[in-house]
Amino acid sequence: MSLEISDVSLRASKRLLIDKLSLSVAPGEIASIMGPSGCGKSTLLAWLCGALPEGITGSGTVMLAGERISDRPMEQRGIGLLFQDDLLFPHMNVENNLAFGLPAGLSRSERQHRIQNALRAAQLEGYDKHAPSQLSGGQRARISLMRTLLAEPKALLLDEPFSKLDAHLRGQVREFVFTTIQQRNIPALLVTHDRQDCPERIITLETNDTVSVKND
Ligand SMILES: Nc1ncnc2c1ncn2[C@@H]1O[C@H](COP(=O)(O)OP(=O)(O)OP(=O)(O)O)[C@@H](O)[C@H]1O
Repeated sequence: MSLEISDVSLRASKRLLIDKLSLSVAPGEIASIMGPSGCGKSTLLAWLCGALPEGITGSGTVMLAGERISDRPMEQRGIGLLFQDDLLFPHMNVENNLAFGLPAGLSRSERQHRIQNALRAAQLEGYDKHAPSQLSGGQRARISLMRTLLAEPKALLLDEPFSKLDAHLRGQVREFVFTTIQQRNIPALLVTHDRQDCPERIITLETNDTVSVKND
């Protein structure tokens, strides 16, 4: 179930942000994307999900688990997202926040079963009825990841998911997220400014239209 990106070019008006980038991410691999502010990291993730903002154009092909997904609408791509803000609904308890990630059409007992499994995986059994405001930043980050994974994405895109956590939590959450991705065996692309976040391969985007792929 690998993620294969071929010949991606992205333009903002007349400016070329990314020029024919190709890369492949293996199942369970976390490839990091680094580069200066404004070079197009978040735009690349937006393009991969099929959610380019107005004013940006893109071309290229994305294959996920052997299927071409670049022509599909966003909700049919099978891609999960995690951001620096946890985006949990503050007025919903943890259980309902998790339920929001579930696919449609499951029986009540199957929904409960999956939610309990997610709580166990997040090491937060018994927190079903808590409000997000009653959780620590690290606990919220773990619930956010689980909510994303409950939709059973075939790939995960992470846009600076640890940047708002303090140093102590950051290491713990990072380890939790990386271990979970490896256990699920799905490919992941991680945008970050922090080299310490990068577990494996680093893809460096540069502003002068060049892209280099390094193995650190
Ligand atoms: N809707 C838009 N229309 C035109 N230009 C845009 C639009 N959205 C972003 N841009 C430009 O595209 C470029 C890339 O933005 P992007 O957010 O992808 O950069 P980034 O590498 O993620 O930066 P940072 O590290 O600061 O988050 C920037 O120069 C930005 O001004």
